[in-house]
Amino acid sequence: MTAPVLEVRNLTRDYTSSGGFLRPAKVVHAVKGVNFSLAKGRTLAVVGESGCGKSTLARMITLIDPPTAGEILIDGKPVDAGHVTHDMRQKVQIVFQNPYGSLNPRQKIGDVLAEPLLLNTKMPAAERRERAMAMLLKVGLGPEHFNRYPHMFSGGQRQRIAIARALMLNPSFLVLDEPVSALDLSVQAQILNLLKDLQDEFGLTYVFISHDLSVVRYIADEVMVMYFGDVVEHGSREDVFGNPQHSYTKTLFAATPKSDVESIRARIAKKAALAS
Ligand SMILES: Nc1ncnc2c1ncn2[C@@H]1O[C@H](COP(=O)(O)OP(=O)(O)OP(=O)(O)O)[C@@H](O)[C@H]1O
Repeated sequence: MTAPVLEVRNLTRDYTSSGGFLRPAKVVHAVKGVNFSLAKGRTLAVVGESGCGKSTLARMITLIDPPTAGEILIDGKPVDAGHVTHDMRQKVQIVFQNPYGSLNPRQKIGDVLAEPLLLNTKMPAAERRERAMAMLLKVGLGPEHFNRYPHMFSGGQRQRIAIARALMLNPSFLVLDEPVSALDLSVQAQILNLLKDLQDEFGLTYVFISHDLSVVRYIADEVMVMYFGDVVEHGSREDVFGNPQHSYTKTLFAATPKSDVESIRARIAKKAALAS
């Protein structure tokens, strides 16, 4: 049996604020003993209100922040949090809500895409260029975009560039941290559609962090609901949406009226169909 692409065991992260005069140090239990495993080609959505620990979880599984306790296994191999190897780091990529901040304004998009290959492989320049161009086309941009600068693109196009760059080194999985939250609904649909197409073509594995239930319902295979650092529910999309068990999940869903979810979902699906 193949190992899950990503497995976390008892993953925990505490933050300690330094105290002050008459103010004791305070510990925030941001993520409390989370367990899950994710098979290749699947999408796990992590949902919950602001402050529930989604970003902290994302930072741990992208190996940006070490856990306070617990274990992360990528492709069946345990990560040594105190000594994350270069190879291990390459296996995980993250796409943020607003990719503009991470794009060098003076770097042409072709170079943005080729850079991971330049930094991490001994590939000749001509091949790097060829791969960058191929990826540009895969994410729905054209050859004419290769020599343009980041400011010349729309928000949706920049998100395509961020996805393309994240895929240049064939990562084991992608963490998508609110990747469509800053986009218009029609553009959201195009990006979600693109993510689905890339997943089908390359067997990609996604951890999709979102507070938007309509988006989650559209993209996820599995849904994990977090509440104050705990996972209170984890199951298939059908089970979690169709028959939520935990009172918090029910409250969360009730806060977004079903008719809204359905109508937003229908609009996303329609736009996605038009965009394809
Ligand atoms: N660097 C930090 N130092 C101290 N506390 C932190 C730090 N980062 C996060 N926290 C706390 O940990 C808890 C979880 O925060 P986190 O950002 O992971 O939640 P979130 O669900 O991603 O929220 P949001 O959607 O608003 O980003 C919160 O109580 C937050 O205040």
